[in-house]
Amino acid sequence: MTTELDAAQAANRLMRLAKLIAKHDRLYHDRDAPEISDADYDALVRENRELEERFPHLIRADSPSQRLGAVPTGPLAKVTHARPMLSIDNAFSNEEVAEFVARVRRFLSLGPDEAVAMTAEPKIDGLSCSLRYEQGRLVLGATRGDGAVGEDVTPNVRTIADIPQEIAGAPDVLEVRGEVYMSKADFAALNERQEASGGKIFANPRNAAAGSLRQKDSKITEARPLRFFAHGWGEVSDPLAETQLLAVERLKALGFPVSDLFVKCDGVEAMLAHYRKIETARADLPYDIDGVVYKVDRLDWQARLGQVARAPRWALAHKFPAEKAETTLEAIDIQVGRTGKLTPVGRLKPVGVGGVMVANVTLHNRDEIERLGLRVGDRVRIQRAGDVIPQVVENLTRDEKRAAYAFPDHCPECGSEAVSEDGEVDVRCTGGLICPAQRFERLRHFVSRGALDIEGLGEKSIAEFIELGWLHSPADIFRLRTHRDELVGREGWKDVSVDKLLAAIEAKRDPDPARFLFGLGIRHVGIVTAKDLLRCFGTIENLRETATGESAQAELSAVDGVGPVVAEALVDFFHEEHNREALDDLLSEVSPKPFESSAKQTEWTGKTIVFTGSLETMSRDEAKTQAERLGARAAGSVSAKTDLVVAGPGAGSKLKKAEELGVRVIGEADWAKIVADA
Ligand SMILES: NC(=O)c1ccc[n+]([C@@H]2O[C@H](COP(=O)([O-])OP(=O)(O)OC[C@H]3O[C@@H](n4cnc5c(N)ncnc54)[C@H](O)[C@@H]3O)[C@@H](O)[C@H]2O)c1
Ligand SMILES: [Zn+2]
Repeated sequence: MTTELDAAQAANRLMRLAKLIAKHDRLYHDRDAPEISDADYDALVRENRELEERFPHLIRADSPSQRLGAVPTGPLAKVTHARPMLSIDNAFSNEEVAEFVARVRRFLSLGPDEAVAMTAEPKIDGLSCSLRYEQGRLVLGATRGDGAVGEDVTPNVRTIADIPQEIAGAPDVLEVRGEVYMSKADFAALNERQEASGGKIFANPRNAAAGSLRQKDSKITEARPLRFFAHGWGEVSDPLAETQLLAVERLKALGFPVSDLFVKCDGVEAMLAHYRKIETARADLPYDIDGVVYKVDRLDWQARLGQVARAPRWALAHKFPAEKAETTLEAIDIQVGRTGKLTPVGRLKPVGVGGVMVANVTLHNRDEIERLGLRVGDRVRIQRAGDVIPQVVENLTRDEKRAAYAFPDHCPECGSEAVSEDGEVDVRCTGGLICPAQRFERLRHFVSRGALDIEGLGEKSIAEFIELGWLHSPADIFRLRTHRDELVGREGWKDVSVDKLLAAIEAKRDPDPARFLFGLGIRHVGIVTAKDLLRCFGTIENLRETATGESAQAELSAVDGVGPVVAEALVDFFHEEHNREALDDLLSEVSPKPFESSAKQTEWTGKTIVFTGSLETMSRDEAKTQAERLGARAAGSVSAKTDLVVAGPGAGSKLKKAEELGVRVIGEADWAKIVADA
């Protein structure tokens, strides 16, 4: 794809690639939340490399070939590595492996009779970690970060059983480098537990290992089944050995786990044979691997070879190809995520891909189904590339005559309407207050610091109460007291702690209205927007009335600080009957205080006023602003909750309705007097 590019186009593309790859590096390494598959990522890196080979003068300082990983931005303390932690260059074919060996030989100017011994071992898919020992004691554990600066995870690595706290007979300073990883079985069990407790679901074992190690709270790390294996070293005060093989044996003798598939090879043939052996064993290994690492065995040669930019010249990662297979798409199911996102999952006629039976694929979103033209019954080509969840890469049928798949417009979990925001691909359930899929997240948010702030009602208790069937929607929190005696009998609960929790809940029966509104978890309604809304509407009831009224979208968008996106989210939320019922239920338990705006209090504060007919001395907008300044709210329609109607000439049905309901009606002049007197 690069052949037709001229230098200007290549420069352009290289700039784009640098930005794009940096973005995915951040998502993957720093945020532990990759958005594309490893195969797609590797393709970008490869394109970058090929372009740079053709246009070496265009290599950018910020090119992905010159840097690695991502600068850590999380809450963990930063550590500068005594020796940089490097990446490894990739190869995908046997030819590239042969070329690597030839390159090493050329660099070292070896004669035809001199052999280059190489080691070969699996490349475990985890995250690299550096362990520093001084006088035999573990003093520092660090992640790789951007290679120069990583994160201090010392308390966390101390919780990993594979990692010795003390070692005997080691050099005074020894930095052991290796991989922190999670076994396939532990990963599956962890995700099951996370699912049950409503916690984060991890995409793959690497992701789970990274997310578990990079925790501010080492108790979380301790609860996660992490493993470690050593494959190298950083700073050492005395050389460990003369060869890679002996150095690794020394690490093993010091008490570090090393790979039992580690061998020494005497040439390309032996390396490739070991690669094939590991590839065959791959599916049965208890952990994920994504390739085989070759290293020059002689350490004096490693030193001579040195490094280029981001990787040593003496090592190569021979990656496994992405595995593909063909099968039939038997059904498309919809899963609802914790924040209400509907994700389509393809159910397949089970098929073996690289030794693993695959029955499910993620289809990402509605657009992806359309892009692939997927219909139930289609033949599809799927790919598995280091990811546990495979993807559809091609639709082999593309039968336009059969009915297209209709993406649901209701949530399969709770039956609420499912909508997508303007211009967004994701479709979401709007039944936030009752949807079982969103229950944990909603309740957690409702009681969180910025919302109702109920002390002692943490994630663990919420998960426990959901499990017990005590919590369905926020109103149930205020009915927990009916379970007091049962709760006291449960493990981990003493009367004191139960009564303390119940008292904390009782104390929130008349919450601040903005915190309450924010706590409902309406999309895009943060605490500031909640205040803006209440400043205008005074009470949740008034807001709800407007949001369900005829001109809701227009009236809501007109509020200061509220735009069309927030307005749409409010309409969606209040439009959903399930939410309205849950809210009524909640309001039967709690009564939010009236909103106290910083504007002055008048007898009109919190009242609802309707303007109708034509006004002569002021515009309708001006009248509304005046009402808001008095702390009142201008509504578009008359109801029993209307406190005042200001009617000008030509007033019609609204005036009539006001009279029927007995609402006070005044003329424009009287209104002007009220404004002036206030
Ligand atoms: N999906 C995405 O968005 C995304 C983004 C960035 C990176 N990635 C993936 O991450 C990888 C690139 O990251 P990278 O630069 O860290 O390279 P890498 O992780 O592929 O290779 C280098 C690392 O391999 C590890 N390793 C495992 N076993 C080893 C062994 N036996 N000997 C030596 N080292 C061993 C080391 O920790 C080393 O840091 C690619 O596989 C890429 O697909 C994916
Ligand atoms: Zn739902």
